Amino acid sequence: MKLKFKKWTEEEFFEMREEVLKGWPTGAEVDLEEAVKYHKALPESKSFSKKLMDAKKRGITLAQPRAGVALIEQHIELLNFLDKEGGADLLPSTIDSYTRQNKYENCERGIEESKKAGRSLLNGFPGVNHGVKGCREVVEATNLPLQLRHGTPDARLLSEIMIAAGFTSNEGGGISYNVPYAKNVSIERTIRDWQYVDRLVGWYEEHGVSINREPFGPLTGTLVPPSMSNAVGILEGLLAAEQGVKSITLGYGQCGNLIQDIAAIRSLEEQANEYFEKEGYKGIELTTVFHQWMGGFPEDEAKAFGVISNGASAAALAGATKVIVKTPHEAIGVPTKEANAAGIRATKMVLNLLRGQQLSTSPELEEDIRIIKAETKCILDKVYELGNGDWAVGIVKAFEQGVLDVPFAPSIYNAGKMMPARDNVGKVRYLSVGNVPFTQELIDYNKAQLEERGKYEGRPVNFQMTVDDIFAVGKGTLIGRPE
Ligand SMILES: CCC[C@H]1O[C@@H](n2cnc3c(N)ncnc32)[C@H](O)[C@@H]1O
Repeated sequence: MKLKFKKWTEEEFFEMREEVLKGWPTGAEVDLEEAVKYHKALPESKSFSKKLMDAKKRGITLAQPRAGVALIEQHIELLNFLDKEGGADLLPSTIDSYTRQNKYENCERGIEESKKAGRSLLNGFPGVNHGVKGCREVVEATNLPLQLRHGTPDARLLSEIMIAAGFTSNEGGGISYNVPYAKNVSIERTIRDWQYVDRLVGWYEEHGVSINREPFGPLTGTLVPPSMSNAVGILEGLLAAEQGVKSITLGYGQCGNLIQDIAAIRSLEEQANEYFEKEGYKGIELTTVFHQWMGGFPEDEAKAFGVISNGASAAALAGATKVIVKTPHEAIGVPTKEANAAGIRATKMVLNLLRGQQLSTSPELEEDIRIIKAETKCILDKVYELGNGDWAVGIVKAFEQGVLDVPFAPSIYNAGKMMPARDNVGKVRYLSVGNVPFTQELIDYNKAQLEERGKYEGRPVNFQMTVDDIFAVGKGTLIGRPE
């Protein structure tokens, strides 16, 4: 099928679907008509889209953890613990790494070994292997809306199974679950596979079931300049809207300077709406998600709670609809349920203290919004031009040429020419733009901010700043000052 930015016909979708459902025996459990009936029988309190829109209307920020273990019973216990002991507003099911690589045989072995060991030997929930029946046990034994969160370049079968089971939100996208997660999967392939996922959601929407889609905002979570992650988020929002998705949550990974982070969230929502309107999409319910710090964490748990709380306050002051919560075990690995719940409680405490407060505008905030929007526009205009008006084709060419370029991404399809670094107040700037098509004014603006830091630190503006910034938070500061 030739890549094009066009809604798939039902014939195109159902033709590919036959192959997709053969990927594992549990694919045979998916029956779309039955699934629609099942969703319609779920209480409204299980609808992700509804809870997000209510929060947006009330001006509150919801808290959602990440969480996933191998066996159904333990996964249910974990999720209910995060609900009852953590105060989570929304629940995840973080999917294991084997499933993300479509290695379902390995999952099968992992499930058996976890049963023998009496603990999870997978780093997440193997939704494909548990199938519609197993995932429904999770849906029916928990009380909050459920979302599958993963990092899967080919999530077609996983999405079919877990959405049919009653999950009402799905994270990911053809760029955001490829470039940061895979080494040699083509962009064209994952855009097409995620058009399938979005078309599946469009099919549910057309049959009266609202399923939320959340492109993965943070990307590599390593000094990604706000305009680069916003450009990717808006592109994945457009790809989803074209396939009939209505409930879209665009995300952003905290960078650390409060004003720039708030500007990023505000710009993301405003500019996404501009593009949705320009493309003629009606009835898009747009919300935003702020990811607490995605980089290296301090091992010391008290310091980790400082990072978590700082992220919670940035999310609240930005007016994000949702914040993704980190845990005090971030520096060591998959958290215990107690640590995970503690991260949520700390976050909820901050959200409650800041309820009703949002940072008012200021000349600095307006300037950051202007810069982020102008940079994002340069990138998106070029993507559109490269595709001759076809966003999907334009994305593929934009990566080939380094117009879209995500720092520190493993993908061989990512140019890796653009390099970021923090300026003297910790805002993430473009140290070198590579082939990102900025105006001279924007290039000079970034350079000037970085030169401020160079002068202050008495050192040249170069890649050493980037390296120092990567390790800074783990060592206890935001900016990697010279020793
Ligand atoms: C973008 C995903 C990275 C984040 O996703 C967390 N993460 C991964 N797997 C699990 C899991 N099974 N339970 C709780 N958190 C998990 C990591 O710690 C990291 O913060």
